[in-house]
Amino acid sequence: MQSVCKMFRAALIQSKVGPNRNENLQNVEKLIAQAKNLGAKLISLPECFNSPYGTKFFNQYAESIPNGPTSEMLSRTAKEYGVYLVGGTYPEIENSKFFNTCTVWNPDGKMIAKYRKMHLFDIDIPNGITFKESDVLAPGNELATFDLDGTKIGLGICYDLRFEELAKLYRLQGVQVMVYPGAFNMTTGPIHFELLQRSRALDNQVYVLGVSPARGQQGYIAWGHSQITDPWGKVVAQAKEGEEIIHADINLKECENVRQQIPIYAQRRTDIYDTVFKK
Ligand SMILES: NC(=O)CC(=O)C(=O)O
Repeated sequence: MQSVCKMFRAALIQSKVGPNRNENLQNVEKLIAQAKNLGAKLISLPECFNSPYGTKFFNQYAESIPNGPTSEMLSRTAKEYGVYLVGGTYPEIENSKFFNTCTVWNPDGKMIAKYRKMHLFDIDIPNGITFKESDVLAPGNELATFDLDGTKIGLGICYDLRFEELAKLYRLQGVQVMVYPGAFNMTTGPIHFELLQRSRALDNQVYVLGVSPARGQQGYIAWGHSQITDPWGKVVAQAKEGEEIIHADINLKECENVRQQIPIYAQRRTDIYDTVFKK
């Protein structure tokens, strides 16, 4: 009988990102070793951890997956440290199209999931931030999950956090943990990053792991504040703005407890919702 792991440690690496890809890769490799020393079995990197974040950079840094230098580093490092490694995101090229893509590597160094950002970050806040990923990127169209010793883990990227429907689809597939590499910014980050993660965790009774790059000085400035939220909506670990590793134990018993004690999934009135949505 397969034994199901009820608890494992997750570490989120809030790494500094600069313009030099090799330096970014070397830096995260060092940080992954430190996360392993903290006892982590699941380690995640942030969105755009190997390049600056911006529409002008996506094609410049894009690689094919899994053959490029970033995938090679992630595969080798996951194997060396015997961990499940969520490779944040990095720009991908396939058939002349660009994607913002997250890959996951198992302790044998094999790629076990690939997710392309589904909801592209197109917003326009006067005197705040204007960003249009869809000028360069194509959206992904598929959900992606992976299994960590019996725990089903789902993937989303940054702006995807705002879409409750996506998280719900994952929950309906039996996901217990969601990982969102995400670079929120200095306008939306302070009011939305923590709140959105707590909302998705509470709505869906899942752990939510949100992983930001460290705050830089120029270009797109990330908010930081990577966070681990439990299925009760409680923040159990949170970073500040600089380079930092945060970690927490993911206790699947908490998912079971909240789902049993507040059984909203069984109580949903899909008979009503379906009628309304179909109109
Ligand atoms: N960068 C993103 O994709 C999302 C973001 O910053 C926001 O939703 O705000």
